[in-house]
Amino acid sequence: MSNEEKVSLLSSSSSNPTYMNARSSTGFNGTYDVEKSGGSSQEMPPRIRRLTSSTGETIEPITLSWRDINVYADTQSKGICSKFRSKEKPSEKKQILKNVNGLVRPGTLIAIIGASGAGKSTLMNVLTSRNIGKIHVSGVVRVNGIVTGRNIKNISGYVQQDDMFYETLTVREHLVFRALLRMDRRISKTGRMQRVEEVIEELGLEKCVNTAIGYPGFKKGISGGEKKRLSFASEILTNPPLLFCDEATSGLDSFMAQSVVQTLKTLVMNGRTILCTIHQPSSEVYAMFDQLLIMAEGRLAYMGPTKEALPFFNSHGFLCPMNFNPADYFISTLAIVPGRIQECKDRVEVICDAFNKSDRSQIMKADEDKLAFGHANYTTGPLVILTLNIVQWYRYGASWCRQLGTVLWRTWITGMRDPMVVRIRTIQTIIIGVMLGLVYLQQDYTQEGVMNINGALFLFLNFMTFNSLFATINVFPQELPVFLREHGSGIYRTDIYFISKTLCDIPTYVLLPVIFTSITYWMIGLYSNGVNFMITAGILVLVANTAVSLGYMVSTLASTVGMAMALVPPILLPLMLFGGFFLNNASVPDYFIWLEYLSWYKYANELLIVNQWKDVDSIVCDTPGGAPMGNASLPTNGTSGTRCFPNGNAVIQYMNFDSDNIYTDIGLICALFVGFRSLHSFSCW
Ligand SMILES: Nc1ncnc2c1ncn2[C@@H]1O[C@H](COP(=O)(O)OP(=O)(O)OP(=O)(O)O)[C@@H](O)[C@H]1O
Repeated sequence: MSNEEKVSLLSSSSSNPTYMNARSSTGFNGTYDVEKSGGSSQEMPPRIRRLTSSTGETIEPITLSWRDINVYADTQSKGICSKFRSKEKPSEKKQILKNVNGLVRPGTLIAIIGASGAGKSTLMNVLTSRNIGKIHVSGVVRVNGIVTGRNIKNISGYVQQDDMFYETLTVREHLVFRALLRMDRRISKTGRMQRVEEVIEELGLEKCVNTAIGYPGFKKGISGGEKKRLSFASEILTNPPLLFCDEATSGLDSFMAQSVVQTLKTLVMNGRTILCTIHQPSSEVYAMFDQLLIMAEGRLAYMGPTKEALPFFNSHGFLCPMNFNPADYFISTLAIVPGRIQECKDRVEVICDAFNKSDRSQIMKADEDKLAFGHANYTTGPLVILTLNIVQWYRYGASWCRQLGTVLWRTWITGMRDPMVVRIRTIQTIIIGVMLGLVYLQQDYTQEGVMNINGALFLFLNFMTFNSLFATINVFPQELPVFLREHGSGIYRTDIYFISKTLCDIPTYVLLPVIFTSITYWMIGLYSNGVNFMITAGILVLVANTAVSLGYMVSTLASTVGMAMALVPPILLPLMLFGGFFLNNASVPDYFIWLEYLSWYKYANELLIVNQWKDVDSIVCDTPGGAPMGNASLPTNGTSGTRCFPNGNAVIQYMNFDSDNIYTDIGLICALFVGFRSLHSFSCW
């Protein structure tokens, strides 16, 4: 971003009425009532009783509290041997969070700071109920006094540290996609589009609204700050009253960081509750936070108004030097320095114990008890959502059909925006087709021709398989993180993603086999009949799509492209071997028969051979002095006495194929196509 852009952004953030007046903010341009909270000596922002969004939804502001959060992690990695090992030596548990309490009122922007390894991300994960699969958590998280579990996802947004987008989409397209899938089902399409425009304005994204998001180093797109604001925009489309941000300013320069926090400040003014982990905030950014939560060694070192943090540290003998950034001071005071570990740990103990005993901590706990007492009978479940009067009843914001339509739209346009890949693959198919056509140019129906044609048909299968499989093998490791995040956020179902991918792949994997067959079929001089040509093209389409399915399955099983590549040869080789070309079907050992059934090579080879030879009435026997391929089972040619294929049926029989199997073969290839796709979908579930 240029300096002028930065300046204009800053000035827009101060001159834009959105930034200045919460009432005029587009997200909540209805009404809200404000009353001063009372009954507690905790310094609190104005408590907002009720918010009405422009879409007419009533949203109750959120007070988030958590009590006695303890988190443990196994220090031993779990492996195959862990069961045996654990009998001798029970797995040790490392305590990551120790009795952490907290309470955040609506309309508060709170920064979570601390040295590296202090437990900030772990606390965030516990509060958001995300990524907690491998840790043991005890304690309760409450929303407006009600114990909540995974339901917190339905009422909160989570802006994660690393932004993940489809880089070819524009800012507006990305937001439209999210609006169509995430917003409440009862909101009309017009309402959703209106909300998109509101959010664009609210987050100052007007300037880049039609710019592709891009990917650093590959495709130039919007700036880092704009990307971060786009992440916020994606999350606030649904007007969540609670927003979590992990490392909101990481990777941004101080100007951009300030601009992003200013944006958060605006959102808070609208009554939201925002928790934000932050690394090394500048003094200006630090001062913008209403409250501060300082973590140290998994404990709470301070939680309260930002401006009272320094006096608290001062009162316990920790004086921040003049002109020192307070955040830097807190972090360095609470950091564990190698070589002075015990001394640092003792200091952390002193500060954390002092805060635990402080009036502020006691009042916070009392406030939390008061809130919890009012809802003592409520536990986690849909009730939480009902009580909060937040209208998200469904696991997914959109119906199955809307999910399919929207994901299909995005998959299609992202594919179309990358025409280079399609172009290269088409040119590659034409070149290989012409090369094969020239190598096998105009084969005659002779004994040599039989061998050449059968070889060419098997090469067709190989080319279709390799071309399709390697084109898809890298797709999933690349898309997996975005898919997991979007699916995890309840944007769309797993099957929707795969159906969309399958449907969008169809044109490519129909067109390429048809182009390939159109070139090679006539150049080689295969059985000269339009119907047989179309059958060959159809078989290759089936093979290409089955290989794509296997490619997707392998790419799902592998976590990296390299691993996927390494898995392909051992999977493909047996399938190829039992295809009936390298090894006669009658020679397959009994213990490998099952592999033969998994080989689309076998079915497709049988189909291609039968299609090619079944109507060939005579093959010239021109091999002097012996049987072609040395096979004594072939009939003898009357005139020369040599053993030859007299007609196409002899070729079919010689290869142990059967023309009665064609429907079974087609059915089995289709079954493999569906089977691989299903396994692929299940492995992602
Ligand atoms: N699943 C886990 N298994 C073992 N240890 C873990 C696990 N998760 C976190 N930890 C440990 O807990 C401590 C706190 O980790 P956490 O990621 O919460 O720190 P953080 O404050 O976010 O650090 P940073 O600022 O560097 O991201 C670290 O020592 C980390 O190694």
